[in-house]
Amino acid sequence: MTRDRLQGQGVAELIDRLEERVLQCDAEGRILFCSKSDTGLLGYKPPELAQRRLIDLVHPDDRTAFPTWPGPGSSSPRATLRLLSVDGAVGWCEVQLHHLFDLGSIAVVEDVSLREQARQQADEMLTRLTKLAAKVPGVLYQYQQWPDGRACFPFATDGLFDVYGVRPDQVVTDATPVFEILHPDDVERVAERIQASARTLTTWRDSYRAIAPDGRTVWLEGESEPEAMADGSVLWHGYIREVTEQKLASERLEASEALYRAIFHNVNDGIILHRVMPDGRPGPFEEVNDVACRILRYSRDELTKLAPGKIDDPEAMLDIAAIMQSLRDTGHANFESLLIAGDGTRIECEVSAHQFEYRGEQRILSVLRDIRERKTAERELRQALREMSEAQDALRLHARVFESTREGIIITDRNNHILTVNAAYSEITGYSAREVIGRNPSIVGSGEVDKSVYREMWRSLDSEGHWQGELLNRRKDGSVYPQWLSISAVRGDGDDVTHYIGWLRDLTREKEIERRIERLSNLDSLTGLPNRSLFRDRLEVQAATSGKRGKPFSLLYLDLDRFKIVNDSMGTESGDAYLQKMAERLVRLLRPTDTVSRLGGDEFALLLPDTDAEGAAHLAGKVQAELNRPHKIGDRTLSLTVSIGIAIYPQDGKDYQSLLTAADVAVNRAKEKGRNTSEFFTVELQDQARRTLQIETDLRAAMVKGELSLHYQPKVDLASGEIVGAEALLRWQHPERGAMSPAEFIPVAEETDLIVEVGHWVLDAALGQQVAWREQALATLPVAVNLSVREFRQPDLVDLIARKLAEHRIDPSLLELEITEGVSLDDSIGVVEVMQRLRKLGVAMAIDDFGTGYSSLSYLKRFSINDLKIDQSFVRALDGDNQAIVTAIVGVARGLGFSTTAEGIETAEQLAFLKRQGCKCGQGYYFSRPVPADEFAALLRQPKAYTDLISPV
Ligand SMILES: Nc1nc2c(ncn2[C@@H]2O[C@@H]3COP(=O)(O)O[C@H]4[C@@H](O)[C@H](n5cnc6c(=O)[nH]c(N)nc65)O[C@@H]4COP(=O)(O)O[C@H]3[C@H]2O)c(=O)[nH]1
Repeated sequence: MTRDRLQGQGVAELIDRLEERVLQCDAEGRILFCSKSDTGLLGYKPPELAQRRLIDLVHPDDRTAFPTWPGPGSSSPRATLRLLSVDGAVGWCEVQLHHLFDLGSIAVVEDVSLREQARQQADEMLTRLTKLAAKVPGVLYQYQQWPDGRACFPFATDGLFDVYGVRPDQVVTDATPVFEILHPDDVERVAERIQASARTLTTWRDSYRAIAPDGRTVWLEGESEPEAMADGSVLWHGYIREVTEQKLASERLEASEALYRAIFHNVNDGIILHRVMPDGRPGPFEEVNDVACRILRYSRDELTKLAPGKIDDPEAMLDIAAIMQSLRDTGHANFESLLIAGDGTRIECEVSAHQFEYRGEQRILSVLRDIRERKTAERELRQALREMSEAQDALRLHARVFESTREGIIITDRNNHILTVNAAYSEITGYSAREVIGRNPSIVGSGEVDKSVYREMWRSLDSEGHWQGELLNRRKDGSVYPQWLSISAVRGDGDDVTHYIGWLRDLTREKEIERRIERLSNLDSLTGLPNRSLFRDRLEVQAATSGKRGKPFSLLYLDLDRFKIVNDSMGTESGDAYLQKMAERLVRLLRPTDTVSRLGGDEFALLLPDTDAEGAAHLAGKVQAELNRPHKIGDRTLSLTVSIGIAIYPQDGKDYQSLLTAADVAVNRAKEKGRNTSEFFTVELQDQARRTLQIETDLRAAMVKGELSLHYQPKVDLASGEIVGAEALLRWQHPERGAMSPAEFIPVAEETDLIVEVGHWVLDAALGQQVAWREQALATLPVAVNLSVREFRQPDLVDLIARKLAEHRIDPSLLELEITEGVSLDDSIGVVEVMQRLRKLGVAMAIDDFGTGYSSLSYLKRFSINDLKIDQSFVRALDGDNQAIVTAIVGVARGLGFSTTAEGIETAEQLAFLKRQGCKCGQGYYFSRPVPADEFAALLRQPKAYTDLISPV
């Protein structure tokens, strides 16, 4: 036995002491000897092991790992194998095979079950840890760094690949691949930190960027504990993980926080965060934003020391309980409040409060909005709305007025484009609003209005902002109509014209009515010509126009000569027809722009625009020629002449009154000059007219002042030379002008009622003188008194005469009234009847100036007269014709039973002729001029004074 050999050499005991089992095997590996004979191997007693191959004791799964038996003198590597124990259990053993020359093959088997178990446990642990580590996000590692700069990762979990894209085995000896992928901006810092950690042996902690294999920049975060190693190196144990998401999340969070902070402080609204107190009341402010500070005018520090109750204005009378209740129930409450700011200002705020739980406590986030501007705006808006509503009411009213007014309204823009028109406008013009909007108002122009009118219109609109006047416009149907237009310029804030508003009224109907009224009131009913009043208007309009244009115009005053004869001889109807005919002729003769007017009676007036003296004279000639043409009335043909007075504007007068007076003065002059002529008004005529006026004035005074007196001219019986009567002739001793002839002032007095007063004075004077003569016991002779037309026309003439005679107690037969032939021809006053009544009274009547009028004999016959007084014009120039006339008058008078008195006898020849003709009486200078009463009394005292003058004849 080998054991024996081992023992024999004293080795066996030594072997037995070894912990390991020493087995001697034969060349086939069969066990020959086993140490530890008491315990054996794996529960096998040494004898049980004999002849067993060692490999057969190896767990079948490990047999391949069983080393090959070595050659002489060599050893196999150690192999750790599982061996099967006698009871089938597995035990771990470390097996090394040797070949010890003489001893042959020796196997040293060490029971490493415990160790292996421990190792296995450690491996399992490691496996578990590795698995766990694999589960841990990131990488667990060991990093070792030597002072000479070498570095490696002795250990790293597979996560290294995930983190750096580098496998652990790539960096076991050199850490460079890991550092190569660090972000260039961070690599230096990372290295510095590692160095610092190495120096101080303090925990390395860092976060940094790396470039991932896919090119992404990733954030890594690591922490590891350094450990100084015996060889001078430092070994770190730690982890690294990717925190890109977290980093980004944190960045996002930071950004979001910054954003929210910015929003918190920069929102337009104030934000206040505060607690809810345990008793349910709002607690002090915890956080406020800048806007809240601005609104409430407190600093952040001041505000965060306050609570809501400190800034609420009690006047707002907030129902805090209700607000808190709403917050509790619904989580929010919106209300308006009045807050007192730090500087005492009252601030109207809108508050939107939200209640929420934060970290176990109820908090309120109140959002305040300063609504003062809004409130002011609201108030203003309300006011504006009110005003707008009122304005709308007004507008509606205006619109109603606009549409319902009967006046056309047209509104244009500043460029005179029509913006709108009302219904009345359409009705008047015939154009619908659609047809005229955008167009110029001139579309209704008739073209019949002088351009100067429009020029004046725009001038007035520009300077005064208003114009009104009459225009002729044209309707859509082409008809032209008169329209009254009133335009106002509307100015905007900048004083520029923004619109024009025109009100227009159709004057068609008014014009018609006007024309009718005018016809009635302004036209002469007989001839249809403008009457005096219209003539006056036209003249004044003409004066205004001519005044502006500096042009003359003429006024012709026409008086038909002796028209009375037509009336008297043919009746008023014929007279009217004659006047109508004359009117027609005048109208035909004149231009349409001229005006022919009948002023009354047989007086016409012509207004000739733009006509100077030359034109007026020319026209006067045409008028005379035209009116002189014979005109047939009934079976008679008449031809009357006309006297014309001409006045020229402006030299003869500038208004109606002065021009008409001038023309009147001129026509009187024409008549004085013998009629059938025209006369211009002259300064002399004017002077004469003035004189006339002066006479009139002075004559009134003269009666009062005793400047009047009567002279008496004896009336002589041509047969006997006796004074048979006297003619009272008025004398006026004017204080400045001396003795004035009645021929001068009587006609003036006749133009007015002054002659009536004068007549009264004369009657009183003449009758009074008779009384005086009577009292002087002089012969009582009839006195003849002249009566003018007006005096004769007095309605109470007969009563007046009777009264005067009675007053003076004069016998009516002692009064003779002389009326001119003209008076006797005026039948309108009932001459015959008045004469009869006077005759009945006992007063004698004489016709003065006989022969100058147109008395028809049949007419004369009806008169109750005593005497015909032959006009002195026939006596003065006793040529053949006049002798014949005188003879005829005397003959007629005799035939009709009247006596005759010749006036103006100045010579014995005249006297002789008259006597021969049988003229009864005579007056004249031949016998005596009219003399004062006392001189006449002297004549009465010499009854034979004229006998001598008579007898030689
Ligand atoms: N050349 C000339 N003239 C003679 C002669 N004899 C008399 N006369 C004038 O002839 C006029 C006669 O009066 P008459 O024809 O009635 O005309 C009168 C009469 O119409 C009017 N008149 C005079 N007195 C009165 C009056 O009291 N009442 C009215 N109504 N008229 C009066 O005034 C006229 C003028 O009166 P007188 O100037 O007094 O002028 C008087 C008288 O002075 C003569 O031989 N030769």
